Amino acid sequence: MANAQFPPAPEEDEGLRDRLRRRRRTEWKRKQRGQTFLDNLIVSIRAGSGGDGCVAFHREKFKPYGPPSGGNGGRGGDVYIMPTPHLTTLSAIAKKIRGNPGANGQGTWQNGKNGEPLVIRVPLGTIVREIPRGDSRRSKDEWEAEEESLEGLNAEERLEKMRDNRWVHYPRFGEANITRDSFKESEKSLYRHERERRLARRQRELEEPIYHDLDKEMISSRPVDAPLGARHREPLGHLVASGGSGGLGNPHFLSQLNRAPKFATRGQPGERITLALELKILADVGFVGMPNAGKSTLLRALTGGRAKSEVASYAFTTLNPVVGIVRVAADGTFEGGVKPGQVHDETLIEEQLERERMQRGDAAHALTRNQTAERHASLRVDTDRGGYHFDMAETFRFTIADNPGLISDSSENVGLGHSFLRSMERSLALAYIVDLSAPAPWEELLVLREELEKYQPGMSRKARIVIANKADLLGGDGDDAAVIEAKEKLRRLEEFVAERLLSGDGRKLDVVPVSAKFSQNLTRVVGLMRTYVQEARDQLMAPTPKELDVLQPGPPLGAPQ
Ligand SMILES: Nc1nc2c(ncn2[C@@H]2O[C@H](COP(=O)(O)OP(=O)(O)OP(=O)(O)O)[C@@H](O)[C@H]2O)c(=O)[nH]1
Ligand SMILES: [Mg+2]
Repeated sequence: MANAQFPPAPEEDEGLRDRLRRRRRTEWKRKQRGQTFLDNLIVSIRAGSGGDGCVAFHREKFKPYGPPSGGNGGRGGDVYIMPTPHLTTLSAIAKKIRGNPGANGQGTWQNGKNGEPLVIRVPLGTIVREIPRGDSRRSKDEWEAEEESLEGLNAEERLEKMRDNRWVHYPRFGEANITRDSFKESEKSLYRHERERRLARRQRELEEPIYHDLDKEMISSRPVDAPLGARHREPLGHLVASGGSGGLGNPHFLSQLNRAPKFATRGQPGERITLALELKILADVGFVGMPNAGKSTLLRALTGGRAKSEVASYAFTTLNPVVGIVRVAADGTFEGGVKPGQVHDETLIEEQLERERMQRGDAAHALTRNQTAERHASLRVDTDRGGYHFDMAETFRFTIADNPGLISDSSENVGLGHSFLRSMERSLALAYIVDLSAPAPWEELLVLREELEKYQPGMSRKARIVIANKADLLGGDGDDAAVIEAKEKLRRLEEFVAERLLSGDGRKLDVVPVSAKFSQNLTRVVGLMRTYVQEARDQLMAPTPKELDVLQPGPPLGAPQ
């Protein structure tokens, strides 16, 4: 029997397979040397094309020759780009984006509907650049695309195809139209307009290429006392590609010479733009540490398990930066930090426990979301939403970023490379995470600082705190010798930090022993981080000396100089 040789995989095998799969992924990522961090993306965008104009004539009883009545086409939808704090990676953004087309015009003067605008949502901290002409990553613009489709045709065929792309004819009048002078005139003027548009576009590309540093959320600026029913639009973001104009219906071509124009124009194609997106994550505090120091565990502990970052006992578990939000109450407690007995273990172990819990049927009698909603129907608030109970308590929030492990030479792109360091350039503060159970945790610190400096001189000055993790592993079972040894180790670490590491303003770095896994001493960490973030934010808000000059009253008019 074939099956006897390969028995069906039991639970353990499944775990093993999972582990292997994850390891393979890590290895693959390491081989890429960090080139596959999703912090850069090229997107080619086509705004919606305009709808075609219509050729029609009005028909009515006793009116054999009604006037031309074709409606205009609708405008193609514009494409906007808008930062949102709800995204933290570029992974959800499509590489090709098409705007909504405008609808075609119809008879009896019915104009086509305009295409709805399309909003590309990108994470806060994204930098948007237009890729210039001549760059190989740029995709073709609308004229180059047409040029390409005409390749290999002779002059006559080209002309015919170009006409096809631009004109709509009344059935069976195509041939007759193009010989008419009035058509030729219109065609000439259409090409002239097109050349002007093309020129203006090139000029715009050269003089003001699209560039946006999307580091602020765009909030609707509706005044709170606006009258009811006042017209109001939510912000769409920054316009990056405008939709094509709609085609003109045949009434537009009515003239003394041509009383019954039998042609209309097609809609123009939407703008085609290629943008390079670069993500510089905007986290207030960035974690820096060797692989396996417990950065991901700490992120989960500080966010009450809400930020999902993978945790495992091998190096380079984390492959991309992950951002989490820390919510702090007035008394210094933080969301998720209050649950007693919660352990943040390795992801696989947690998944296994969860699976067992489900199989045991522990959640079988729990109310479903709909049932609980019914219970709270009078309140009509989603009280089951994660974090709801903390909404009232929250007085401050900041974001933290878990990063892949840093190893020596990583700024030369060994290991996972330095790509993610770029995402930390804009953090307000950095936190070193070291493994206190390692024989000499202080040595790690020098390597980490070195790496930061190698990547960008001065970057290590943002470091404000050393978090000595895995403190639970020290002190043995509480016997005196081990406890004394642990205290001695911590003291050495503190001494080392005091002597060798200083932050940007010459202050000592704080040293805090914690256990991320068992959520110990984290309130202290949160409190300290909060002060760093607050200070840095205040500094950002403070007026610059130049602004202060403006604020100061000048000498009174007519006073001697
Ligand atoms: N005993 C103990 N173990 C911990 C603690 N924090 C983390 N660990 C364990 O340390 C191992 C590594 O944790 P991670 O959070 O994945 O470490 P990391 O720094 O994110 O590692 P990379 O993503 O590879 O850089 C896991 O097995 C954790 O369970 C702690 O406070 N105490
Ligand atoms: Mg990690």
